[in-house]
Amino acid sequence: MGEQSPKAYQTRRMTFSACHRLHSPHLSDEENKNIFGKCNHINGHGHNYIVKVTLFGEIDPKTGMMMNMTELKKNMAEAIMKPMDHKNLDADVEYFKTRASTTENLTVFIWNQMKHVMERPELLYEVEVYETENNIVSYKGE
Ligand SMILES: Nc1nc2c(c(=O)[nH]1)N=C([C@H](O)[C@H](O)COP(=O)(O)OP(=O)(O)OP(=O)(O)O)CN2
Ligand SMILES: [Zn+2]
Repeated sequence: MGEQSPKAYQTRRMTFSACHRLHSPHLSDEENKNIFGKCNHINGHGHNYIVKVTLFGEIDPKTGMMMNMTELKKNMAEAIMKPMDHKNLDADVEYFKTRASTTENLTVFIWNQMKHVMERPELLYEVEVYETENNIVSYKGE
């Protein structure tokens, strides 16, 4: 039986800018105000989001790669930059018309987008989103 290739984690980081307002269509205006406070302000506010996408899998013994980083960059541009960079998340992204644009929901949205564009979606291990340098959410598809 042949030897199993070593497994590794591979991460690519990118940033995008977007504006949003925390507001849930499932809550009344008063509930939204009480729960989200300043982040519910009608004028919204912006973030320079940092996203880290991590893959986990075998290193191909012939290429020395799990996945070409250049390909991963293209996938992330398609899945993340295209729908969200310099956009109003609540108005421009269909997904956030029915749910609040929290970092939690953003992480799940990015996970789903990546699964859709990747040639080998089984490699996707984790998506991390930094809304600010202090507010970070990660998701592993659970
Ligand atoms: N569970 C969550 N809580 C909050 C979220 C979220 O996505 N998930 N988001 C926000 C706001 O969008 C807000 O922009 C962040 O607010 P805040 O923590 O007050 O951050 P600051 O702008 O003060 O910047 P820091 O550098 O993080 O202090 C609120 N809550
Ligand atoms: Zn915010």
